[in-house]
Amino acid sequence: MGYLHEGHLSLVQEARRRADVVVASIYVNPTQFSATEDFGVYPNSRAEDRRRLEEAGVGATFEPATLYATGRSSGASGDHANVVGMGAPAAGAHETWVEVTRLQTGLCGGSRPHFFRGVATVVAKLFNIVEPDVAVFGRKDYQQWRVLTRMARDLDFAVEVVGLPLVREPDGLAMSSRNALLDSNARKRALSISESLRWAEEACSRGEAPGVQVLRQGVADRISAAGGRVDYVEVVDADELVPVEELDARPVLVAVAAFFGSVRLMDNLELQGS
Ligand SMILES: Nc1ncnc2c1ncn2[C@@H]1O[C@H](COP(=O)(O)OP(=O)(O)OP(=O)(O)O)[C@@H](O)[C@H]1O
Ligand SMILES: CC(C)(CO)[C@@H](O)C(=O)[O-]
Ligand code: BAL
Repeated sequence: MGYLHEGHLSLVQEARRRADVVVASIYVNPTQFSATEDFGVYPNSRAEDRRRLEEAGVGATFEPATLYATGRSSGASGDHANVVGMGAPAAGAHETWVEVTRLQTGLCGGSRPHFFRGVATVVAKLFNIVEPDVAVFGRKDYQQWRVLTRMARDLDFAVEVVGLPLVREPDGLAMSSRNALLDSNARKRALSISESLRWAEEACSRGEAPGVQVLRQGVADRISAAGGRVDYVEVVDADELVPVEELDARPVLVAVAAFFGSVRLMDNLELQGS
């Protein structure tokens, strides 16, 4: 979605290792935002993004003005209200959606019920247009990676979906384009997210075997104490994303989303199991 950082460039590097030609899309997809979310203020640095992608060896960028037909009765092309498509579509407007029905519920799908339908639909369109052999995503957006992997399998897309590790700032904050929307005070307070996950990791690695509830509450309390508004803290099976009751040999994900001011940030911790 642009406003590139080192997390994005790690995807480019891996794509270059795996393919002769790398295509990067830059597109802020309106259908994954609700009318009250930050579509209108999503950070943008298009010229700088192109420069960094070229320097990183990307062969082409794909930067569509819009990917959705808006229909006869709609306003300007690409108008958000006309394409988000939660209500009845206007005649001639886009009306086809991809849903990954179980994996898209819970975690981000709980608080953003429109989100994965928009993501799965736009990525299906990108796959059809670009026809990649390999598509590289980040595990910062862990559920998104799982949803898109399942979509590619279920709809027989001839593409290998790869998920790469989360890249952090030197102080631990998960890299995200939305970090640019934080003021310096919120930026400091937002560090509580990664610090709380480090606490959880250390508690597990010391063999304290904290219960799942203790882990969730400990993470949530640390974020709240720093002034964050917790959207969710969940401990889920790393493959199917269903909540686990206890920590055992199964790999699990501790997944977090929290608001600092109006900025929603995500982070997660992958635990390999005992
Ligand atoms: N810190 C990160 N580490 C690894 N991959 C990342 C990171 N941040 C983003 N990505 C990946 O980059 C791809 C494009 O993501 P996107 O453009 O939404 O960036 P973003 O920084 O996650 O933005 P946002 O602030 O909206 O979450 C996705 O596959 C995403 O998972
Ligand atoms: C997968 C994606 C490109 C769909 O718009 C977006 O959600 C993102 O950048 O993570
Ligand atoms: N990578 C997250 C995209 C979004 O929040 O819309």
